[in-house]
Amino acid sequence: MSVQTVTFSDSSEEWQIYSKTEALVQAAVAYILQAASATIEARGAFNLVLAGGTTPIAIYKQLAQLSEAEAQFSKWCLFMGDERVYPSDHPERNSLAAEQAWLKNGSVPSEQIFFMPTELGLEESAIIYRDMIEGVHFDLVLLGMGEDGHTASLFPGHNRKDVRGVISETQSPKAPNERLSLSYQRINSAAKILKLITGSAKFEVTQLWYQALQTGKLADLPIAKISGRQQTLTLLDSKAFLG
Ligand SMILES: O=C(O)[C@H](O)[C@@H](O)[C@H](O)[C@H](O)COP(=O)(O)O
Repeated sequence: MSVQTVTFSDSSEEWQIYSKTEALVQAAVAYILQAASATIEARGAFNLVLAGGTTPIAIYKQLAQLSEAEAQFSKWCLFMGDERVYPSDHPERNSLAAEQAWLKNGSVPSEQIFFMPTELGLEESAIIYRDMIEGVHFDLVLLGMGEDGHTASLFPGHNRKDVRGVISETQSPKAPNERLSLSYQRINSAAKILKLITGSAKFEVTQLWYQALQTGKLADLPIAKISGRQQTLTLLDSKAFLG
């Protein structure tokens, strides 16, 4: 497996660039399992925040192959970083993708899965989810990135950095208009962040972000404004990094 590690002098971010997307997926699964095992060892449970997008689906499919002995899924609690306001069986729901790729196998007990109930509408689901995650410590947050540098449903130019819990987005530039998202503050309160960036469509924005990091600046992109308390790791495939 060919992997290149990049660190930056003025940032605690670490980037790992994989020549093949499949290798990135394997590395992400290994990282998640390692975080789960260390956290379960330390405090008996593991709180993981899932993401939408295609890269996480490949990861969920790998997790679905693992046994309780390998992963201790009975100690995992799952949350969602953002959700689109659609009925629960809509094909564009992040929760449906996670269920189909992984959770329908029942490895994580259903009472330990805390997804955003956006089928109830934006306002009500925001109230419910804010309460649901109140006081919850996130051990690891998975995040993808859109071609405009958005992550979760935090979009460029929608400055909501003062919000503590969840953000109700009503003017998403990407369908649907209405989305619910963990806020910057809530994501940044997590111990660890794993950013997953794949595909050549991400090249331009990745370059902007990379050049800013290299010159000690913070790019004006949502993905660049996210960092975990303990660790922020970004996995990229060579298509995203090199075009
Ligand atoms: O709701 C969204 O806008 C997407 O879920 C988005 O946040 C996603 O994470 C990125 O577009 C990366 O997607 P890929 O993993 O498919 O590159």
